[in-house]
Amino acid sequence: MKIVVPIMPKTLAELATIDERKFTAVDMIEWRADFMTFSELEQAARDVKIKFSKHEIIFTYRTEDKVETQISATDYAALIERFAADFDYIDVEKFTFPDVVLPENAIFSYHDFDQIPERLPDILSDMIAENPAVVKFAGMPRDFADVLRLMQDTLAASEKAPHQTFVTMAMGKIGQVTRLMGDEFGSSWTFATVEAASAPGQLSVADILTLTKILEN
Ligand SMILES: O=C1C[C@@](O)(C(=O)O)C[C@@H](O)[C@@H]1O
Repeated sequence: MKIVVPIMPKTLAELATIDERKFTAVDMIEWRADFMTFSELEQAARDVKIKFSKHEIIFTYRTEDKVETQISATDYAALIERFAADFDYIDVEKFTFPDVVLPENAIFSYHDFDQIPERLPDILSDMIAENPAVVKFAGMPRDFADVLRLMQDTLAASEKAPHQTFVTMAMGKIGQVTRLMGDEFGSSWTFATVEAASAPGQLSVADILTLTKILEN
């Protein structure tokens, strides 16, 4: 399981203060560009790539979780087109913006902040059908049965589509097991924290490393 750590700087100055030495044990950086103003994105993209030149980097502009970042379909498509080739992966909210053409390195990304939907198997199938580099789903479980269902549905999807990379997680405290046991149920990356969390239930990188080591033995 690869460890991905989100960074969420609000300004160029804040980006400059991030200490990249804290990220040595991390496989991938997710730059959450949605915390910054549009006018700073060009410069920030250059700075992020210099600062994390040794890491794979995901470009993410998240609109699903806050009203302030809900942008027009045209602006969103322009953003994806502008930044796709500059980063190793680019997060695309294809269900929200169905007209966006998925770049080769697209993470087809979908969040449900209320539930783990009953129709998750169909959702995963619809995502696989678009042939993205990565299928990513994050949902909010209401009980542990929901967490088990997410793991089971991911396992079934990964067995049906063995060449597809999946990243799935149940958010919140009861979902934390999904952030540790991805290898067992077909999820290839785990999102973890070095400083601030970008979603509820994320564990620290140090905890992930300790706990996955224990679980492996
Ligand atoms: O999609 C995801 C997963 C995530 O929501 C999580 O639950 O860890 C964190 C986000 O930063 C990332 O874009």
